[in-house]
Amino acid sequence: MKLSALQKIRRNLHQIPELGFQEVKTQTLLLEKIRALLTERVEVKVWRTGILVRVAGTNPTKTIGFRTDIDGLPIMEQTNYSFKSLHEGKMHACGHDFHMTIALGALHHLIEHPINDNAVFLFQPAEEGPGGALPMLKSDEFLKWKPDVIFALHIAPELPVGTVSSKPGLLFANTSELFLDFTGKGGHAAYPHLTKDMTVAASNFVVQLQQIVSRGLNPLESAVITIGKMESGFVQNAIAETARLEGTIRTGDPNTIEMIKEKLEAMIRGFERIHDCSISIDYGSNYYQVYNEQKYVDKFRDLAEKIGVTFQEANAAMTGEDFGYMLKEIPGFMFWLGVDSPYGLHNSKLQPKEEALEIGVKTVTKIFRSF
Ligand SMILES: CC(=O)N[C@@H](CCC[C@H](N)C(=O)O)C(=O)O
Repeated sequence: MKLSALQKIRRNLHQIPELGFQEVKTQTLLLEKIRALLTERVEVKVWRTGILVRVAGTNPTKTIGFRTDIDGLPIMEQTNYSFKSLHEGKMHACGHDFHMTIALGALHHLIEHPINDNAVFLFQPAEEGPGGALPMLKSDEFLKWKPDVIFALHIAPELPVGTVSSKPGLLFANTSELFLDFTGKGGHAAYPHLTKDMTVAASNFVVQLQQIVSRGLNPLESAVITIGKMESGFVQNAIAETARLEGTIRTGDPNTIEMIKEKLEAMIRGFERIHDCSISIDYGSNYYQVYNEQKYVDKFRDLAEKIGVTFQEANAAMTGEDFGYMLKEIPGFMFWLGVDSPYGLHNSKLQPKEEALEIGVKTVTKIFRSF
């Protein structure tokens, strides 16, 4: 597929970002593109808002899977694109429009130039939340076509176009979402002694939370707790009766996340007593680490060199990816694809360079051919 065709698909997808398990228009558009490619070698299955496509190999000994995520984020786009998001308050700010386009480009290539092995393309919903990989992995549709080896990519804004990056072992962190609701006795702003101020309780909580990592963990273990959203009260002259904190916990080891949760719950019990309030906790969705198998990263490094793409050894990152669940069951790996954007992932101005689409398609098709 030419760059202009890939650009067109990417821009169409970019305009219709949808949140996890609501990817209805995205699914329709993808199905339209996939059905235009159908031959007797190709079978398509729909799973919730996702899609699975299988291309039968010419002389298969195994099935190779490629997974792409398809959901957008609840972020208000602030680019100057002429093809900006048409869905107010939603944006493909994590590059899933790129991931899907590359998958379609590679699918097109493999249909036109079949390989020996079977290829399965997984268009997976809800990577940003609540997590589509785990239920997809358990679905009958997936189990019928279960790959023997699997891989995925993610765009990397900080890497130049023409560069890919990966590493054996830990690539992405273990994650848990975090939602805390504080409830106490509100009242008039002038009578603090008659109330239990949830703005003050939640503010103290945010500050003290940071000490779980800095003082509760071995400094050689890696972990981060981020509160990305805080809400409390209704009006300037009333003491807030409720407050809500929304955040995420990330760790380099699956056991560390459990340890953090225990400390967090102990802290909650203390805060409930000190601030005479109740605090409820919800861990939302949890993702297992992305752990790459050495053998596949080694193969990938050699392959990158052969196809004229620069390979850079990656550092593990505290980003999360539910693809980790697939790698827990099926051998394989994940890699970063350089897209050179001055704004990073989850930024409302993310602007990946579209030349990277062709490099993505070339890299993915070569992986299918050589794994
Ligand atoms: C690659 C990337 O940015 N992934 C997301 C995954 C979200 C996980 C979950 N919603 C959470 O916040 O814990 C990320 O934020 O790393």
